[in-house]
Amino acid sequence: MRDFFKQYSPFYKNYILQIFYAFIGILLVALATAGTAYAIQPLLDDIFINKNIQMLYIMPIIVVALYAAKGFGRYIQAYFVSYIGQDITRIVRDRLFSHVLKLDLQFFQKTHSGELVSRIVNDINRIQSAVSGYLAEIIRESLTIVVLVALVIYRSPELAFYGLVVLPLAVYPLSLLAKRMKKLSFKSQESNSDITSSLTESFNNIEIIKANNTENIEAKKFSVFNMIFFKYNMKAVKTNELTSPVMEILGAIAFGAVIFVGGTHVVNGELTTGEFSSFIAALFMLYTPIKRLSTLYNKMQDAIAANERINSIFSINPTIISGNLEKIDDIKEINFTNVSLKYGELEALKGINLNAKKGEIVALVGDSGGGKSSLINLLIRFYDVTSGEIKFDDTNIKDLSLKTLRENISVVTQRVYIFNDTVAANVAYGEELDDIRVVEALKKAHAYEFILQLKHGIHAVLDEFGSNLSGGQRQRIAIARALYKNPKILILDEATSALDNKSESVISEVIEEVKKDRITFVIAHRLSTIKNASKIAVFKAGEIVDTGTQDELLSRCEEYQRLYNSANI
Ligand SMILES: Nc1ncnc2c1ncn2[C@@H]1O[C@H](COP(=O)(O)OP(=O)(O)OP(=O)(O)O)[C@@H](O)[C@H]1O
Repeated sequence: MRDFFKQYSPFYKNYILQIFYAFIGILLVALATAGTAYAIQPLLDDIFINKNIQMLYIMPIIVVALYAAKGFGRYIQAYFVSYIGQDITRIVRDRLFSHVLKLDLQFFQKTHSGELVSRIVNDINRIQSAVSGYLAEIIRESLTIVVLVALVIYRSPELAFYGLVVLPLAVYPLSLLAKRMKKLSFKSQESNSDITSSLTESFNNIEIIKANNTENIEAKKFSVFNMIFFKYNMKAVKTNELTSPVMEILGAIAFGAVIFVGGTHVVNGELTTGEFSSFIAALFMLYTPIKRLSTLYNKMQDAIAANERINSIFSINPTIISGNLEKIDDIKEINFTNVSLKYGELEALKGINLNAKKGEIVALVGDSGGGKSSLINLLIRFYDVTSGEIKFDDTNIKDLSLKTLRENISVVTQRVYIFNDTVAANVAYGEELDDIRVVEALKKAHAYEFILQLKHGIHAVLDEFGSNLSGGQRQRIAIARALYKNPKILILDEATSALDNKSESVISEVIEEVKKDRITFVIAHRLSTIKNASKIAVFKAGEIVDTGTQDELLSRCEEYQRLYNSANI
């Protein structure tokens, strides 16, 4: 718990004013609570026993004032404490999301998106109460305890001993319960992640689920996760709710002892009824904050478990480190020299040597799993070479900042990402929006004609999956987006695979038209897409077995002949 507050303590200095107001609220509540217990003595002794008429008028006013102070204190405390908690969680959530976005692509391939959503949404919510609400309650209850203990001792030190002796006895069972709570909280949070993961997976694959009639299977899979979550939560409830009876039974034992000893003193005339009642009231009031403190301690375990899960993500650092070069004026050629790449144990690329010049279209072909996309992954630095180097002219790509590197590369993949925004915003994604440049890019991508047919032209809003467009149209928007950046390197990774022959030939035309100012890489299974390539690299099991023009390869490369023949069957 100490580590938890140590981690969040730097935040508190931004909330000095809010803390001050909250503290005033806490103080009011603690003092008014003790004041209520104190008031019982004059109430009984002065009014009921000594029949003091003046006190009969004063006491009701005092009682109302005490409760008003308590109510007001609670209100300002609740408001300012919530403010602090909400604001800290907002900041931590922003930080966590920014941190996660900067992590390697590999991290996202290994971690389920649902799990990340769960950490960023649910786990951070769990720390919200802990950083402020629980802390304030801990302070308020502790303060109330201190004031009430002082009152109890002041009333009768001897009775105070009997009343308070059980407190240390409660520590052991309560700490056992807290330990169990932390374990259960961790499990419950993990199973909450499983639920979110299962949901995101189902919604992302809804078409496949429906097409295969697997709604019931998916619902059953989900209900298993849901049941586990339910069970952990119920176990947590069982543990948490044990705290109250434990405290109550111990409290009752102390209370019994106090009645016996205190009652004897009252009977012997050593203690007035008022004093004894005030003592009992303070003792009773004391058990509420003590019980609350122990429940709070349990609740804190949930927050601590969530925080450990959050910290485990904060502690992951990207391995793809940005270089320092912020500018690259021109790229005349790219050289891959002896490049190898391993994904764990799997050697995806071995001893790759390849040269690509400005104005060239370099095609990468080969069987599935040959390593074509891996080569592109290296160029964009989604992964780093295991050995060898990739250079733009004389510059190793690792020396460029990631921002500069990626600003100069556009990738068009088979899967087109359309955002629920206007055509213009989709084309200018990530760049400053300029309508004239948007139109230019759309024209270059042979997409302007059909965009003009839309009701609001480039300001027409596309839906998230671009489902109001055909596959070929979506792909041309993706190419327009790629060209909007005016990249020095253009990559088309299976960009035409899902298209019909007509759309494919339009896109081949586009590539031909825009090639002169850049280096273009095209990965295609359909060899018709790359017939005009300046150079074709033939991949097989992570190696380039030959490089040449279509005619050269057809005359000398067996692997290419095989690919060519199988493509033309
Ligand atoms: N992120 C990854 N983690 C682990 N292994 C990977 C990863 N990406 C690819 N691989 C493996 O590396 C090998 C090369 O894959 P790659 O995607 O580069 O082939 P490809 O030639 O582009 O195939 P395709 O034509 O099917 O897209 C394959 O065996 C693949 O399973």
